[in-house]
Amino acid sequence: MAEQWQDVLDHAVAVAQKAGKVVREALQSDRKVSTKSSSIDLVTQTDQKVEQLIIQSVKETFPAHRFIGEESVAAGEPCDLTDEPTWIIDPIDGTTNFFPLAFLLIMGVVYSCLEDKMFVARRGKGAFCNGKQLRVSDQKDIHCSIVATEFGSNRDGGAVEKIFSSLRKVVCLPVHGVRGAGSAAINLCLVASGCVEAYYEIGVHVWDVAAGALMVTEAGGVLMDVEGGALDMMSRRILAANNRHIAEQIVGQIQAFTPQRDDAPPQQQ
Ligand SMILES: O=P(O)(O)O[C@H]1[C@H](O)[C@@H](O)[C@H](O)[C@@H](O)[C@@H]1O
Ligand SMILES: [Mg+2]
Ligand SMILES: [Mg+2]
Repeated sequence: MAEQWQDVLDHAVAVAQKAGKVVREALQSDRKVSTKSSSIDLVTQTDQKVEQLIIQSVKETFPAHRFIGEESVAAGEPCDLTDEPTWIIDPIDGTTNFFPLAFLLIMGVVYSCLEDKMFVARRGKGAFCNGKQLRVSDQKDIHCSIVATEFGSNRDGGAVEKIFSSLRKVVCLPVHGVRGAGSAAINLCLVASGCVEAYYEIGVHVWDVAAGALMVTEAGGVLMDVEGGALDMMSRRILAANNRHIAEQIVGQIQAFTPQRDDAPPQQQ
């Protein structure tokens, strides 16, 4: 008998490849950009087209499955994570070339379609890039560590102050360097691959991080809240690191704030 959930993972990888082709083609033509929550929260027709492509394809094969999709939530669909089999989809994450998918947080797929790198993780079974097993860095010294982060799309003055202040403190620990791939999913894959020691961000959404977070734990890394407690996937805050020691030193530098949760009830007009 086929292993449980293997058909779901196979489907996720196949649909990621199909979506990657659409994104690559769109990069030659699609320049129609609209805004969502703010002037720097952008969406293109390709984001919407790719999300629909994935949802349609999954529905045909697994009609009972549910979805949390970035563009569907932006259009008013609920962001409810229940015990039902649920796909968490970010059709395009960051600079129009990354593509994360998570299924009920027991498997994750991130397809970096321009590089043709397919990252796949399954709970308890490891994380892989194009079939090669991933392992986090074994660095234990924060001063020799590279930390990834992003400014996000929040331009509220108080939040921006805290983001800069945290970054300044992290840089001055000192760390070896700071990076940002422009994509939460890829930053998490960089932690899982051992290319950076840690990644933190406040303001991300569950669809930005669900797939990459599993990549990190399956590669031997740790996840926590930016203030050091357990990670809450709906809280829009994440810290991932190669080990707890590195993570805790970063926690000490972060001036946290609390964005509206992904699963908050819709705001009254
Ligand atoms: O490109 P999207 O899917 O919107 O996700 C990015 C998010 O918009 C940014 O605010 C974050 O800084 C990135 O880490 C996300 O990947
Ligand atoms: Mg995203
Ligand atoms: Mg997106």
